[in-house]
Amino acid sequence: MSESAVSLNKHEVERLLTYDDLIPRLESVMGKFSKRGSSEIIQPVRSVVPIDQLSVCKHSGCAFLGVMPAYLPAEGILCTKMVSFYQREEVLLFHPEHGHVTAIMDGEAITAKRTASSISHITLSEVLCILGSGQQARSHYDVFTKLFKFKEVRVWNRRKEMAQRFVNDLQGPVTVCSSVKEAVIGADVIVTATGASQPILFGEWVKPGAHIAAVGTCRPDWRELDDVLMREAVLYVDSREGATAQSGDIILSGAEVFSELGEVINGSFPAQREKTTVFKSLGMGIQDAVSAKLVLEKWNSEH
Ligand SMILES: NC(=O)C1=CN([C@@H]2O[C@H](COP(=O)(O)OP(=O)(O)OC[C@H]3O[C@@H](n4cnc5c(N)ncnc54)[C@H](O)[C@@H]3O)[C@@H](O)[C@H]2O)C=CC1
Ligand SMILES: O=C(O)C1=NCCCC1
Repeated sequence: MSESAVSLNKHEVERLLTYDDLIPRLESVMGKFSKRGSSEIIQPVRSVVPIDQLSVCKHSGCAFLGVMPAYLPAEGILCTKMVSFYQREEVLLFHPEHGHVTAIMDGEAITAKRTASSISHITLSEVLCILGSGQQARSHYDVFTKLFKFKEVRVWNRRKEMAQRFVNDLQGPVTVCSSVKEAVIGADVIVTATGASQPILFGEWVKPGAHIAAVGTCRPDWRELDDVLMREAVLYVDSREGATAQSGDIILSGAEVFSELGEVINGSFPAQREKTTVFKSLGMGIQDAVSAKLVLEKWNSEH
């Protein structure tokens, strides 16, 4: 007899999922994932159905239905995230033995927090630059400024008033920049978290030795970064299979992947912090799965 599923909204998920719990959990699962061949972690590449009919999507080509399953038998986790039109997201946890749904939770807070928590490539730095001012921009601002003391933070958005609104919501000082170039010149850490489909960040503007967290553009024909940057930087990804199948920045530039972040975490590849590095993240089902498990455990401990 299955119990009824727990249903958690965005506010609840946000409250229950803390970065202090999440970051070590994500590092551990990404390190294990990158060892491959382990029956401990089963995660196919995200399945994507593009929705490009104008009658369905006002912005042709922007919408898709994505399914991100993951199975971690040793941890009793069977999970899938569904990313639907306009990035509405739900995460479902299943009972791994009986198959019924044990929890349905809002996926937005999980996606925002787990994506921003891949911080192994970031080092002590002075200037942080964020391109974009949406959810991912905000979660990256929160984690990066929580973990590192920047002397200066800059933000750029294609609509300046949105960047200003983003800044008005924050406690610390942030400069709103009028152009990408102005925002990135001299920056040590650059987060690209936009919905751009053409390059907005050009290698010629990037300070040698800078670290780029390239979060946006998750389709094979979309770009945020130009060829110069993609080919000259040392390139890290979350999953080689996902990145080489779905990242336009990688496919269209022909850039070579140096290693997965998990391979840096588990010590098989170096971080090369002295060089210019790009971490191209596409997002992984295992990140959602361990996040959802943490949320459910916290909720269970309160009830
Ligand atoms: N790597 C990962 O795991 C994840 C990646 N993403 C991607 O990150 C990006 C941002 O996602 P959210 O913050 O959730 O979205 P959002 O809708 O909250 O914010 C999107 C931001 O991109 C800007 N933007 C949209 N079109 C643009 C364009 N053509 N040129 C420049 N800026 C543009 C908007 O002004 C806004 O600041 C998206 O590309 C999304 O697909 C989202 C979730 C997870
Ligand atoms: O990992 C995710 O979740 C997503 N990645 C790319 C864009 C949509 C959501």
